[in-house]
Amino acid sequence: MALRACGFIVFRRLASCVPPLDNIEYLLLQTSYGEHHWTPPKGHVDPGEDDLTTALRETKEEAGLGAEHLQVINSFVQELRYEVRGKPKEVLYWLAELKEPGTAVTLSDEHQDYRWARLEEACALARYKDLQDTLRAAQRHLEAQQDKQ
Ligand SMILES: Nc1nc2c(ncn2[C@@H]2O[C@H](COP(=O)(O)OP(=O)(O)OP(=O)(O)OP(=O)(O)OC[C@H]3O[C@@H](n4cnc5c(=O)[nH]c(N)nc54)[C@H](O)[C@@H]3O)[C@@H](O)[C@H]2O)c(=O)[nH]1
Repeated sequence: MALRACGFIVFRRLASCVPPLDNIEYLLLQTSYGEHHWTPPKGHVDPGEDDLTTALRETKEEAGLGAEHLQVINSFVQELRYEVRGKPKEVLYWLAELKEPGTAVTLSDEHQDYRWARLEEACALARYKDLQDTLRAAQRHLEAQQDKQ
């Protein structure tokens, strides 16, 4: 059975930037172990835990951001599948907006740094094509939502 992890692509909108879609920044965390890779907050599903609960728990543990800080975008979820040390892994990412853009991020011992990054910088940090595609899909989703308004 595949290892399963869940998390949130957390984004914030900065009020002062134009054009409007250039004001979106994504939160990426850098691990303090291994290759020091960058991903959105996420982690392994505990036995008996449902996926969304895992995503919320890990985002709280790894970034200090709880459900009270986040507006979950219900219409977006992406599944990534890749191998870790020869074993299949599935990662589900939901999308959530940080309600107050100035809210502080608090890291756990698992991470050594974080960045709020616009799409292209976020894709450069997230070296994996599947994660880059997911970030681009999130941006497209937000653009489509904005076009409807
Ligand atoms: N000392 C040490 N300890 C580790 C290590 N490893 C884990 N720990 C411990 O585990 C705990 C974490 O527990 P959780 O927070 O619950 O789990 P996750 O959040 O799921 O975190 P992981 O790091 O396990 O899993 P990934 O992020 O998935 O990285 C695994 C590998 O997959 C590649 N990779 C990453 N992202 C993508 C992607 O989007 N696309 C593609 N294609 N590939 C990707 C990349 O090559 C990477 O090396 C830590 O506290 C440590 O105790 C390690 O190497 N050394």
